[in-house]
Amino acid sequence: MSERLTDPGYRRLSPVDLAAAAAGLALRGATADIVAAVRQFEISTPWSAAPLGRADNFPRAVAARLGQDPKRAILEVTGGQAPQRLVTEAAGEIAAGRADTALIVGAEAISTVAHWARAEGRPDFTEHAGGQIEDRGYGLDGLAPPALAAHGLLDPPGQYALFEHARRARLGLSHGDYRAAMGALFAPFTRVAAGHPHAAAPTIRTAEELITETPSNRMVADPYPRYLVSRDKVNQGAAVLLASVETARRLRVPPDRWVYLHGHADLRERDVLDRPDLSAYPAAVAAVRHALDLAGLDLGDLATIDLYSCFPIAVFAVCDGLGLPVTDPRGLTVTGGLPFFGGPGNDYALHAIVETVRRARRAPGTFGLVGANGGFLSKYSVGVYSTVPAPWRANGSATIQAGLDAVPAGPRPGPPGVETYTRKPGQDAVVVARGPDGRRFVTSTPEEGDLLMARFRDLPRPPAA
Ligand SMILES: CC(=O)SCCNC(=O)CCNC(=O)[C@H](O)C(C)(C)COP(=O)(O)OP(=O)(O)OC[C@H]1O[C@@H](n2cnc3c(N)ncnc32)[C@H](O)[C@@H]1OP(=O)(O)O
Repeated sequence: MSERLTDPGYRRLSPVDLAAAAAGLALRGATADIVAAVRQFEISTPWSAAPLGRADNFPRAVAARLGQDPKRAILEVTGGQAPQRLVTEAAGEIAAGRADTALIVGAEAISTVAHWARAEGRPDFTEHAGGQIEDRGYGLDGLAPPALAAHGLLDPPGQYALFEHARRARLGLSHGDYRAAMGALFAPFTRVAAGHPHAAAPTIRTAEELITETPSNRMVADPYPRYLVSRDKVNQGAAVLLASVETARRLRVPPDRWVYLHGHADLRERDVLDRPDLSAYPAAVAAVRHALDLAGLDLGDLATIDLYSCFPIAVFAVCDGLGLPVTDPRGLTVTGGLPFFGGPGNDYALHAIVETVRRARRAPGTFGLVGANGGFLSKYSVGVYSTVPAPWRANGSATIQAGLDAVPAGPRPGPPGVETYTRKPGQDAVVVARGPDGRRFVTSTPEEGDLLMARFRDLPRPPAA
């Protein structure tokens, strides 16, 4: 479900409206034992605000619209991994016989809220549903490093920009060549978005257009102009219904609509400043590998792939680790990705799952993979979907996580110098550097990008702390 401000018949739908509309289509009269919801951005941090008001119990508010009173209502922690994590958890609950059906829902109306926040005659989205809720909290532990906070760099564009320049340094690319690579990665995404009925920005753009600064493609955080950044001004909702085979049969869901979860994994990366390599995402790579192993597949067996794409590095880092060419002819998105389809808060991957399921139904017997990223390349959840029947198999994420956590924290040993940096317009650059003692530190400098670049190549000493 989606609506744009410019749509004829625009209705100012709230997140509950959007989620309920999507959930109604998924349920088609079925009853959900569990309703598990993805958290809206407006309740994702202690400092978030909901200027139009909000539901006090989002999953139950959605259920109530559909005349349902589920046994369990869940509100998941913050993060873009949430949709896939919830699908995997719910599938396990059903396999264990603790539920017959589970509905996963999510929606954002960030565009509508931003538009009406200070306008006359604004709608009131306050809603009292009450009742039981398993609110899992923000789940933000480790996501706000004080050293970055001290330099005002807690926002996603700023932190992802650091990862991007770290990758540029690793590859030894000039600013221009790296920008060109980001444009080349995302230009095909714009073509997919242009063909998706729910895309927020369905405009085909060339690589050159994506990276050329213009008034509408203004610099957000070097190296990102706006077109390379997740687009949060969207109104989008999605829902996924899970059921056991017996229940699907009882509900008379036609068997050609049954799609099974073949592989899955949920892994977590170290806190940002403890990572050996700021350009890499080993937890995501391990999650994709493990989900494929569980499904008994190789990358080459997949018909569709959707890698979370809030910023280019989220795709690059997974492709780098897997050895998957970014030019893979299957494409790396089924929706158009977060800057073009839209980045509805924590909810994007639910849309990717819906589209993957649709494509699996259209091509029975094929397999599709969804990779869902949360935080600052912090949490990755993967699902592999197909119409081919598969038994439930628990994953081995805990064992793999222990292996990832055993890698020593902190930067790889190396000479002192700049590891990465970013700069927001009109501000000093924020620099992450390795000191003479091998420790990582964060500092700010008014120096220009070219001078910082020189530090990548010739690193006489770190900038003054
Ligand atoms: C794990 C993760 O997912 S991390 C990612 C988390 N997500 C984020 O951090 C979101 C990052 N993105 C953003 O913060 C914002 O998109 C920004 C800052 C990059 C740009 O936002 P803005 O400054 O509002 O951009 P701008 O005003 O240019 O508007 C962008 C587009 O939205 C439209 N728009 C702006 N305001 C509104 C509004 N209230 N309602 C509807 N559309 C709007 C504009 O018309 C423009 O559309 P166009 O592309 O067709 O020209």
